[in-house]
Amino acid sequence: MKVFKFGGASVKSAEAFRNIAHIVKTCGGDRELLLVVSAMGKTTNALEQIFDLAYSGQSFETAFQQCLSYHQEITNELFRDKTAPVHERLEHLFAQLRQTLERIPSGATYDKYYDQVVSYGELFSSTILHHFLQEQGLSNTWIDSRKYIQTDNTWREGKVDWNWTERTIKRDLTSLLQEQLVVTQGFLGGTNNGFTTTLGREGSDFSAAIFAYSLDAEAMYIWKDVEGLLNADPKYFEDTVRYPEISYQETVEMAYYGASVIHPKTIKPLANKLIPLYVKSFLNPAAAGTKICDCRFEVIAPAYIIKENQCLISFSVKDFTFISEKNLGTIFNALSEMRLKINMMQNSAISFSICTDYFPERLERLIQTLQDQFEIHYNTNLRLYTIKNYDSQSISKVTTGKSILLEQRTRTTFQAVCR
Ligand SMILES: Nc1ncnc2c1ncn2[C@@H]1O[C@H](COP(=O)(O)OP(=O)(O)O)[C@@H](O)[C@H]1O
Ligand SMILES: N[C@@H](CC(=O)OP(=O)(O)O)C(=O)O
Repeated sequence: MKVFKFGGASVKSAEAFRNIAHIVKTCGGDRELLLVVSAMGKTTNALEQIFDLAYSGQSFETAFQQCLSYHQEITNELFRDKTAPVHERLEHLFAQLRQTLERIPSGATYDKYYDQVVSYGELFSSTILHHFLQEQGLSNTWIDSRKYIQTDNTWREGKVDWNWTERTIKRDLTSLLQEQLVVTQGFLGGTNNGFTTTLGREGSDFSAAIFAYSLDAEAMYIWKDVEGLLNADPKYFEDTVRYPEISYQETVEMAYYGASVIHPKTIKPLANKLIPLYVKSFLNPAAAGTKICDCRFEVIAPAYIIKENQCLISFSVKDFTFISEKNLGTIFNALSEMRLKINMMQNSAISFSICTDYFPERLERLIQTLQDQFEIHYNTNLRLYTIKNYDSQSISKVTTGKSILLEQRTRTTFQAVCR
């Protein structure tokens, strides 16, 4: 069997849904297929805004109506029959969402209720896809991924219980897949007491990998608006090169450094079972794309990765003693508690610098926790550039004309935090 994952761009319009049906028909092979789908277009961002308004006690009506209209317009275009069951189903889901928003208790844990709300994006899209494929003669079962991917209650980044998840998916889906297509949601998991969790923004690739791993898939495909895995994001660079084939290791590093085309957690489960991952273009499904597998390459074009919205924080000891392992331990513990991930770090005699994604509220709490022990300074609005397999030409390509705040290089990787 195979797993196909369709992201937000693959379901952003009625036309895009029709294209999925075309891809399933033409590339689905013997159709032992599990389809994992993300929320439509930018719905997750819209739901984040709606949730913020509701959580802070403000009216969410206008944003809610916009989100509803967007889904209804596409559904109306796909299903001319006003009595088609999809319309009622969608209405019901939006009514449930409204109820969830209206019943956020005061003092509720932000992240927990975020998950209960933002998860609706994938419920909407997968419901529409299920009904649409059905109408196209592609018989399929809709399943609720929250009942298959079990996580702990680390809200917004649920940690997967792999044994339970693999066992349950294998037990319930293996024979079902022999009968028909299965449609499910990316990004979502569930706790053992019935709460929804999410797996981290852009986590649908990871969901697909969890299903592929659990079902010992022969391959997983992620359908994107690019021709494959490129050596740079074409939104930032011209003259990009497609990698026809690339190793799990190179890919996991690119994803780790921020190549947003693949969620960083996607590769490990696939590599563990040597399941090849194909990055393919939904605009040109017949084209080769990129195969990510257990292969080795001697020379590979430099890969450029940009991470936006970075924050550079420096911690200095206050009494001119050196930064010790104990100091570092204190800083690392606080970072882990605030769920701030280090994208780059550098140590000097009396100060320690880190580059992280900028989360104002988490940074504020970090400063409050550590300000008695350290002098803390930070800069925001920065970009982290990473070049894998760099040479002098590639370095000048990204750094010329920029002010570099922190720079580091290993034998294979160059990184610079720039303004
Ligand atoms: N190295 C890269 N190769 C290809 N695309 C990349 C790369 N780095 C970043 N991207 C960006 O990733 C986008 C596709 O990923 P994404 O937006 O997450 O898709 P989806 O949400 O539809 O799954 C592309 O449009 C491209 O701008
Ligand atoms: N919809 C979620 C999960 C996801 O993976 O989306 P996409 O496949 O469109 O990146 C998000 O936007 O974070």
